[in-house]
Amino acid sequence: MPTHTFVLNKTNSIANQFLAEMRDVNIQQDKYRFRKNQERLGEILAYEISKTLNYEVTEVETPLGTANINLNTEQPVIATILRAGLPFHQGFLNFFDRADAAFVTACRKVKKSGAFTIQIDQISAPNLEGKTLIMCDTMLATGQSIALVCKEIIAQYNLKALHIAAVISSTEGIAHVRANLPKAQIWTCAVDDEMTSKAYIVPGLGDAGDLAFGEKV
Ligand SMILES: O=P(O)(O)OC[C@H]1O[C@H](OP(=O)(O)OP(=O)(O)O)[C@H](O)[C@@H]1O
Ligand SMILES: O=c1cc[nH]c(=O)[nH]1
Repeated sequence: MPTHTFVLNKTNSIANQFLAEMRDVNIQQDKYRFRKNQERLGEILAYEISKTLNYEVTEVETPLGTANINLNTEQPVIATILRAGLPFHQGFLNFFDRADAAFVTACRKVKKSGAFTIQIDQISAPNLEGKTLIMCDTMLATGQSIALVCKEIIAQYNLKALHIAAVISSTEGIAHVRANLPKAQIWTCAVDDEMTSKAYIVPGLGDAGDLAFGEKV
């Protein structure tokens, strides 16, 4: 199946307001609002991804009769890479309320030349065999972190499906994920075309981890 990319802001909705506030250099200084907006966008993408899962008609007894409702038969596992993606991840957990969660510790190791590699320190996950995995992270910049982490997971487990979710993606990051994870479906709120020489997305929103949790030393 070719990689599918869903871009939320191709359709106008209230989500544009949440994203605008995250990008706005003044409003984003309010850490609580910055995290809350990430969480709300996580909820909205969770809703969109939920449309791709399996459903079965189920009888629900009301006080007055029986309603036949199509209910989701599977709970995906929701993963994130520490630390920027934590509030976005919480948004997914708010909607997939019985889902298990996975956490990855990874960071960029920058060389003197400015080039960097990704170092994965830890993957804390439940058994992912046969599971649908939603890997969410705020920024899909070069795409190297998410691609490396997902490749490591795919080497260990036979996933049923893989969804990559990001608040803001770069065009380059999407291309990198498509090339390295051809079966993954990508879900993002916006796509920006440029990146700085340090691989920060432009216009992007700046440093997502620092804005949510304070400047990292
Ligand atoms: O697509 P890539 O080029 O791999 O970059 C994306 C990574 O950068 C951000 O983390 P950041 O480095 O800001 O770390 P932090 O979450 O610890 O602040 C983001 O949360 C991703 O994990
Ligand atoms: O634009 C970017 C890229 C990586 N990490 C961030 O926090 N922002």
